[in-house]
Amino acid sequence: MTSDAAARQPESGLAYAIEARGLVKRFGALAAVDGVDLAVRPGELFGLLGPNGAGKTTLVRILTGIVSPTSGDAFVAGIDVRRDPDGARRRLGVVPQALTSDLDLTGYENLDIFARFFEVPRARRQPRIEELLRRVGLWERRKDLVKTYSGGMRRRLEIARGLVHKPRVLFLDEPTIGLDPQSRRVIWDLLGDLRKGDEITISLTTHYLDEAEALCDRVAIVDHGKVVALGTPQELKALIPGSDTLDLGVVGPLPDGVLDALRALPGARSVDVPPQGLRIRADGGAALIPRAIELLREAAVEVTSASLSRITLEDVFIHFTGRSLREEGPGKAGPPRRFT
Ligand SMILES: Nc1ncnc2c1ncn2[C@@H]1O[C@H](COP(=O)(O)OP(=O)(O)OP(=O)(O)O)[C@@H](O)[C@H]1O
Repeated sequence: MTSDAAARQPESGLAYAIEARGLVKRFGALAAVDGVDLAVRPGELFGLLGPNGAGKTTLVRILTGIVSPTSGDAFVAGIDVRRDPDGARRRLGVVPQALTSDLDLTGYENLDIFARFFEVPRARRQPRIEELLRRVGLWERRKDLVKTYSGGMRRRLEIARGLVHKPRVLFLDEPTIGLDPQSRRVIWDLLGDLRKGDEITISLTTHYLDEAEALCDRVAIVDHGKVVALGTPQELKALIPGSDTLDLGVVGPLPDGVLDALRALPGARSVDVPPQGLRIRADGGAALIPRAIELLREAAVEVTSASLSRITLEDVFIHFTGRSLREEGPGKAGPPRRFT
């Protein structure tokens, strides 16, 4: 067996839970996915970020076997999605953006239907459903019709549904869209817990950069069908020069030469004098604070305040795509897309 084949060996000793190799999907002249390579390790929570129309949904549809790529290969849990779509589907769970649970059935019945569909053996069905409903905090509401659930409860039910057959990889599409902050937090905690309990890999498509930052081990920023940046949130931020901003409140006029001396400090990229105080853009701003204060003290300049703001993932996103995610908003034109 070649090392490549071993890397994709299903289940045992899996090197990657999700792997994309040179994936391309064309719709006529448009390359919605334009040469994507990804390798997601087992147990990772991997974020897919990108503006509307960037190609995220198409990429996830290829990875989950819903559409075939024009070229390239996709593997989930070591299974070639194109060659063995049924095998891949048994190992992956999908939580679509559109809420698709049956409103006229109870929460329990919704999970039971899926458990039967995925041929969970009869003896394991009830304990599995109970375990999941308890995990998502819906066991007490299991006998209630889903139409009486709140949006957050429905979303939690659908996460449980995506897990009913114990998938190795869970694909979540905008799981907190439209939820209030408290319900979002509940989903975040749930995703955090999932990772502790099961050896599950999670792919999360989101428009919320704070969500990506809080949850994801690594993030791929997708634009025009390509991965334009990939790394941990920290790594991505470190790619932007002058990523920290140090604002210093100072009293009195600045003596000659002080600005040049500040600019010469290690890590300093620029020094400006806004209407009040000083603004230093720097790499490694925390280390710069004591040095800058010391330099100013020696120049007899009194420092009254110091605050450090770090670059956010939003800044990184704008750097790589030239757009703000919020400008575009989380909403989509047209009806929500369904995976199922
Ligand atoms: N079935 C299709 N036929 C033709 N074009 C398509 C089809 N599906 C997607 N596209 C186009 O491919 C591009 C990528 O779309 P996709 O839905 O993958 O982007 P996205 O990043 O998921 O966007 P959003 O955040 O809005 O969901 C878009 O220009 C879209 O119009």
